[in-house]
Amino acid sequence: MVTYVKLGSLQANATHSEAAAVAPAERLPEQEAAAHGHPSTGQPAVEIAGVRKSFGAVHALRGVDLRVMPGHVYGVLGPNGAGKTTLLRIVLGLVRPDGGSVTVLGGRPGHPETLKGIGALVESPAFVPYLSGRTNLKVLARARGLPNDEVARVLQVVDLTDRADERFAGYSLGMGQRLGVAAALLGSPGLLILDEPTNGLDPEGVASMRTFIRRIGEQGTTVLLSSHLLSEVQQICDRVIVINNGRVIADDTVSAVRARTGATVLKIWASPTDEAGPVLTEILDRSAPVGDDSDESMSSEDAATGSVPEAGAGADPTTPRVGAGSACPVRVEDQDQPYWRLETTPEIVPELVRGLVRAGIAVHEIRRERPSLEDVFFTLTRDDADPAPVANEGGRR
Ligand SMILES: Nc1ncnc2c1ncn2[C@@H]1O[C@H](COP(=O)(O)OP(=O)(O)OP(=O)(O)O)[C@@H](O)[C@H]1O
Repeated sequence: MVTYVKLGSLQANATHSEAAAVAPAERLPEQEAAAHGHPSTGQPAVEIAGVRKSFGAVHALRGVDLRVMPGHVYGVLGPNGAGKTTLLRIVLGLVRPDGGSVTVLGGRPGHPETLKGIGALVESPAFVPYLSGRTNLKVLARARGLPNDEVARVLQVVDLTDRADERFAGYSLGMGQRLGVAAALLGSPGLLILDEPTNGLDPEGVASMRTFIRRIGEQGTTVLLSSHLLSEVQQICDRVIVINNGRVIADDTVSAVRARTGATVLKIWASPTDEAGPVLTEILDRSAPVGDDSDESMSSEDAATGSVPEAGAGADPTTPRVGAGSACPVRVEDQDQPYWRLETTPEIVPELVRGLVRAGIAVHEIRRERPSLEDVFFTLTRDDADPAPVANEGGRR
């Protein structure tokens, strides 16, 4: 897993520098603007161009281009080993890229001035166990010349005021994570980096984290949040960056990414339920993979009859395929009645209904839904082939 880096240690680095004593409140207007990613000018909070990073034979990042725009909450997604943490560590200045350029809040990553504008929580926070949450934060705030009011403010943001005077040793995992985010928020950073902030939290902890990360985003802070919980990202973030095999394969609004495959999720209630599955599979296998909603390969006659063009008939090879044949129906045990769930394109619905009816299966209900971020994530990462046969695992720190 990722190496733990805490805001306190990052800013402790900053306090050893010549400019360290400059607290955010004392920043010049231009420094203040830089710390917030120039929201007025629309300048990116983070700008990355052609960044590469290898660890021995492992290509962690293979040429990443990215513009993180201020005031958005970004979800950074990717399978294990995709390069998410390496990217975040490069932004924090903890890892030096082999090539390419990185600008963070208008400055160099890792530079003390740049770090003043960043709050970060990477893995579990470390605090002094026998001190209260409040005192832990006061120690950090004092080291940075911040007033005590600032401690009260961040405790409120993370809903920890009521428990702030208890010893950190008695905190639950969720409270500890919240205190970690509170520490990262000291000094109102323009950029907040959270690596797996909901890791290990129970549903209540996750929900609470979701509420205040949204709140932080609404207050104008740019947030970069990596998570394996795609449903959480869908609810918290307004933009998403998908990394796979060390490259960015999607960087867009959550809704645009969800629409990206042009796929539809179908839920089909039919009886006998068990017999419907093989029939659906057979129709999907027979059918050609089709493109998105704008697929022009369907003639008006096809559309009228609901038939799907033969394989390769006018299909655009660049269109991400959620192939009819590539999405197997999955039986879902619903409370009332089990149903079949599959991911395909809308054009195939009439063909599926006809096939089921022909096989003597009664179709009770079909629901069409937009694919979730999770559905799209699996499609994107599945369809994105590894560009080079280089081992992308092992040799971890
Ligand atoms: N310090 C290191 N030494 C050797 N290999 C490393 C090091 N850091 C990362 N890697 C490798 O680089 C690749 C990308 O790792 P990274 O931690 O960035 O992925 P990730 O997307 O954050 O994965 P996860 O979700 O599992 O944390 C992996 O193959 C990993 O083993």
